[in-house]
Amino acid sequence: MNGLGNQIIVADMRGRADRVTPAAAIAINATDGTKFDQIMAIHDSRTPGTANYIEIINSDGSLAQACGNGMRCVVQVLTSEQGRQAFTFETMAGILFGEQRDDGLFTVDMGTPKFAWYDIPLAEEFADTRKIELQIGPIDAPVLHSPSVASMGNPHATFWVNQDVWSYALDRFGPMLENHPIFPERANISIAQVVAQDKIILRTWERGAGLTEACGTAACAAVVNGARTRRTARAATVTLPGGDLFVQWRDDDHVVMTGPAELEWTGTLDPATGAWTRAEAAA
Ligand SMILES: N[C@H](CCC[C@H](N)C(=O)O)C(=O)O
Repeated sequence: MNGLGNQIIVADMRGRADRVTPAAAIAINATDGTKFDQIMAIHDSRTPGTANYIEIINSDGSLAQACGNGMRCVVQVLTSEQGRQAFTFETMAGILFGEQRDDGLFTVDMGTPKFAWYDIPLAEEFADTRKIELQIGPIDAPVLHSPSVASMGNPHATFWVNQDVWSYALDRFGPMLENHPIFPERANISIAQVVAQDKIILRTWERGAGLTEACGTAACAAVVNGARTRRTARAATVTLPGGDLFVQWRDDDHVVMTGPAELEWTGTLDPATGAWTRAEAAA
């Protein structure tokens, strides 16, 4: 599947006691035709009132607490299986809600953002995470600097720029910043250009996955960071390389994201080894 081009594998692990292993994730990503960004593993519910526990695995085998585009793909799978309804999920980031809309798009409540340095987390105390001392490039003319940082359950740094987001070598700066010691759990790195109070252009280097066509939680982080630094309103269209997401930071502090989810093909997967087969397309 994909969520605005963010390559997602939804693995149905319901009724099973095993998990998709990091080795399986790495093996699947190593073969052409199944390169992906995240695996969304649907497990049996662990908490009353939730439909399923969702485990999120990046293509490098690391676990992620949240994945916005992936959650929309999970909702697409379950609504096509069970009919339209609102689903309640549990992830490492907490309880999330998702549903399909009349227009066929999917809305996911991604929960509330966290801004304290120890919640991002950062390796040292910062009183104001709207703008932290972090830069890259020549000391007297940094290419990227002073990001806003926030957690959407997973860590995000939003670097604000005035030029075209495509004019930055994010493939080079991304890994340096993802692995910077200021981020003890690494971080997702985004370049954001605010073009209007309700419009942000965004590119993201994802923790554990690299450059992706879209990053839902980064879009959420960009809007909350834009609003808390008075660059944007609390609701905005975020234009990513793969397309547009609509994000709203509600007055109840929940961040709600709306966008598409697309099924590409189905198959079977060995969760231990990553061996897979593709189901024959329906005749
Ligand atoms: N790479 C992210 C998880 C996936 C985020 C992204 N695919 C999204 O749609 O939110 C992390 O390790 O925090």
